[in-house]
Amino acid sequence: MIQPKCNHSSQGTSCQCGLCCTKITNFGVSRGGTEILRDVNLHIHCGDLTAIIGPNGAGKSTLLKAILGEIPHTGELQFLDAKNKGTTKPSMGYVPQKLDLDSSSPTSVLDLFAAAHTRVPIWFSYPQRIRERVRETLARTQAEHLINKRLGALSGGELQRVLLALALDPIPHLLLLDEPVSGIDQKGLELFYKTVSILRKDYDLSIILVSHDLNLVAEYADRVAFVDHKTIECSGTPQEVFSNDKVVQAFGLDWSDRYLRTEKDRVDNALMV
Ligand SMILES: Nc1ncnc2c1ncn2[C@@H]1O[C@H](COP(=O)(O)OP(=O)(O)OP(=O)(O)O)[C@@H](O)[C@H]1O
Repeated sequence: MIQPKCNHSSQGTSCQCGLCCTKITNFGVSRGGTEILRDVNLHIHCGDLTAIIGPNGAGKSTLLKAILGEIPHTGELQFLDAKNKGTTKPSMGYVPQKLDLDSSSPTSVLDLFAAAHTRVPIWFSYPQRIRERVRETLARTQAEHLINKRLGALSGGELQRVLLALALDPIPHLLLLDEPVSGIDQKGLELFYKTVSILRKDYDLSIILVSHDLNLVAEYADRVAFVDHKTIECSGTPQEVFSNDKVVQAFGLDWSDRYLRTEKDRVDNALMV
């Protein structure tokens, strides 16, 4: 059985923060002389799925890229390690929103993993132990049957599952996911959220997911951060965030009302049992 990294509970405020978490402090990003993000502060607890929501162009993907170190930022990023009782830079896995692939390329899923983890040239045949390791890694995201498929022949959903498996090898402190906005249908998106949700429990992972699907966020996220006006306007449990006036204004009263009524029914039903 996989042992959790710390005693953290993912139930909102009961989390014992400081045991094992990632801290983003005073992040700021400017590109081409324009300020895109400022004063971003966020605590990502291990075992929690934190969804980043916000209007188009608010800076959600920029925040992920800054955390990754792909673009420069001000401020600090720290991982508080329960085991070593110290702070380090977190190790990170990343799944981008999209990948521009040459659909006619002969590169297979196995080639992709082998290129990431070995120095074996792709025109050599891979040792059995490499195949086994790749198959095991792909099994984490129910993608082992795709091992010999060409990357260009994968559907949007299949590619996401392959990239998710790649981001989990080795298991990182922090997993960053940019939800695809095209090339994946609703069923594929739901499967992606379900898989991510199971992984966070099994590996006690800290996950940041940039999302455009509020219904799936409401169903699967432990915490939500709302990005607008260049910063995090509010964060908390889905219930706290979806009842916040700024969020209601951004996404419309109808949606928020419907969510809060469904949530109230769910809690009432649970209390009656
Ligand atoms: N390389 C760049 N140079 C200058 N401005 C940029 C650059 N990349 C992004 N931006 C600007 O930064 C802002 C935030 O973009 P970003 O892609 O992070 O938003 P987003 O919230 O992820 O949007 P969406 O929901 O549409 O994916 C936008 O106004 C965008 O035009």
